[in-house]
Amino acid sequence: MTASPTPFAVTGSAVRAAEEPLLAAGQGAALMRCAAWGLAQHVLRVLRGRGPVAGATVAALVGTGNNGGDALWALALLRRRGVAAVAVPIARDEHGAPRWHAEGWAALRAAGGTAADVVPARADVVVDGMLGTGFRGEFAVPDAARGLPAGAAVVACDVPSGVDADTGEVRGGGVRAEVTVTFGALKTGLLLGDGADLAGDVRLVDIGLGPHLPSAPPERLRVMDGPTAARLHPAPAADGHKYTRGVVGVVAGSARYPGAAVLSTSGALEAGAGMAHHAGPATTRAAVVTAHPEALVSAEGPAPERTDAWVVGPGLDTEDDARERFIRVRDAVLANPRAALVVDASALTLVTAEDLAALRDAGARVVLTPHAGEWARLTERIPVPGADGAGHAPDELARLRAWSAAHGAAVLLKGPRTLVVAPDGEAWLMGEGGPELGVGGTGDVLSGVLGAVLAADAARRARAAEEEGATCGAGEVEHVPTLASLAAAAAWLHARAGADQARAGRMTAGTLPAAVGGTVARMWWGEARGTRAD
Ligand SMILES: NC(=O)C1=CN([C@@H]2O[C@H](COP(=O)(O)OP(=O)(O)OC[C@H]3O[C@@H](n4cnc5c(N)ncnc54)[C@H](OP(=O)(O)O)[C@@H]3O)[C@@H](O)[C@H]2O)[C@@H](O)CC1
Ligand SMILES: Nc1ncnc2c1ncn2[C@@H]1O[C@H](COP(=O)(O)OP(=O)(O)O)[C@@H](O)[C@H]1O
Repeated sequence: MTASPTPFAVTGSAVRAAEEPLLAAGQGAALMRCAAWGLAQHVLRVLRGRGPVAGATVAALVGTGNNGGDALWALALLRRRGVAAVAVPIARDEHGAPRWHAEGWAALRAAGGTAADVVPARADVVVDGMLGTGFRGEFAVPDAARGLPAGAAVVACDVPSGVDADTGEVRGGGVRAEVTVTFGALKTGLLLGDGADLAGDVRLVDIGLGPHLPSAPPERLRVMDGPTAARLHPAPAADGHKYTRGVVGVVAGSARYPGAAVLSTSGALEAGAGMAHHAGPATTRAAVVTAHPEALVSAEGPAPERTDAWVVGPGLDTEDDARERFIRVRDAVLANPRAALVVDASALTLVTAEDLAALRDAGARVVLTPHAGEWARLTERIPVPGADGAGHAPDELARLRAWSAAHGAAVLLKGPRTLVVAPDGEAWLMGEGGPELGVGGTGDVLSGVLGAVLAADAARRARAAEEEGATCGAGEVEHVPTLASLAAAAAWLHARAGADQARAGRMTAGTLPAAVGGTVARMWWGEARGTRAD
């Protein structure tokens, strides 16, 4: 089986660095033609979706650099397909002549294109070729780019103007595109923050930069998808049993929040854990066994040496004995650092920098799973190194990486675009799922799913260590299952399950674990055996 490569994004700066050897070898013009050809193909696709291509009008807002050059060359190609091609310069010299890519304009003029001061009202498509990876500072949207024809589709060349291709920040104004055609590699700035909101559908055009792109963090942001998640959470081996599939300890819930214990334990069981053992007070133990007769329950939880992953935090009542419960889990992991640890919800207010340091020193694999509010509170207590006190540098990925590196724990920042970072800078984006997940309790389910995915990995590692020569105990794991990748895979399964159950007309966190079961079963055994969420 050939594995499809995991998608990834790199910073705009990394793409510029990748271009350098090719530019030095005199291939700049060829790269630009390649980019322009790809841009023209995508504009043609948009035009075909609207009607006949011949006779349509495409206008481009053209900046002074190579981004504008791409747009001019693309207009020239479109002109040859019978399109009326109009270039609108956004900068002029002191004599009033447009400041733009001279060869690109010569090619467009030779093809019969024209220049204009404003975008014609009849334009079907407006290409944003003002600024690409060369954008720095703030962008003051020029008059020519304001009040674009309402019916025109905006197609951004490489990056919507005003978006920082490294971080997704928009300082000043930014262009909102329906489609962004980006060259050489996905840019991180198109997947994060405001950049992701402005970019619309992102289409990648290969211009042959592959061998020159960075292969490691910090420039690379990997994007979790189904095939990658399936490789990271493979079907159990034929001879697998409950211990090889992983034991999850779930320390969650309280008399005040009993449901959280059920949701988290359910998430672990439905994601395929060999066993889930809930530790909590009598109320939550009763609730968990009622929902799941197969779950083990006790006041203390499973024996540390038999546990592959711990989940601590959902629904702990912080006024109760929550810190003691947290400490018991911390100490169990310190006693057996082979077990992974998920720190969620209330535990995010209980964990200290000293706890994290002890866990890091023991070599434990720890993932914290805050949503945006919990992340803000966590970083008030345990600050991001180098943060300026205001604490809110807009480059969230950089802050996450700095925090994770300083404290030796991975962070999974939940939200519409979930980000996972590890202490070595490895970073994943998980963009699956949508607002159907934005209901109370879905995060509790995720904590259990994550526990199960990490437990399965820990159990495979333990088995591989026992069976000399084996690389893993189950399935074919082609990707190195790093902590961050496993966490992103768990988030993907959870989000896909949310989408699956929404399609089936179910909306609550209570039904989400069953949908997780259906999603995982389909992934492992195909449609025939995985029909539960349908
Ligand atoms: N390299 C290659 O061969 C290939 C590159 N490719 C393409 O080139 C693009 C990168 O091109 P680039 O380096 O020319 O930068 P680009 O984005 O056009 O902007 C530079 C201009 O913008 C200006 N400017 C900057 N900030 C500004 C601001 N805040 N507000 C206003 N203006 C501002 C700045 O003006 P200055 O301030 O320097 O006078 C400068 O003139 C890349 O995204 C891709 O599309 C592909 O064709 C593949 C081959
Ligand atoms: N608009 C959204 N799009 C995609 N995912 C979302 C959205 N809103 C919330 N989520 C997801 O829903 C879950 C909510 O988790 P959390 O806030 O911890 O819930 P709770 O504490 O109620 O269990 C997270 O996995 C988050 O990524």
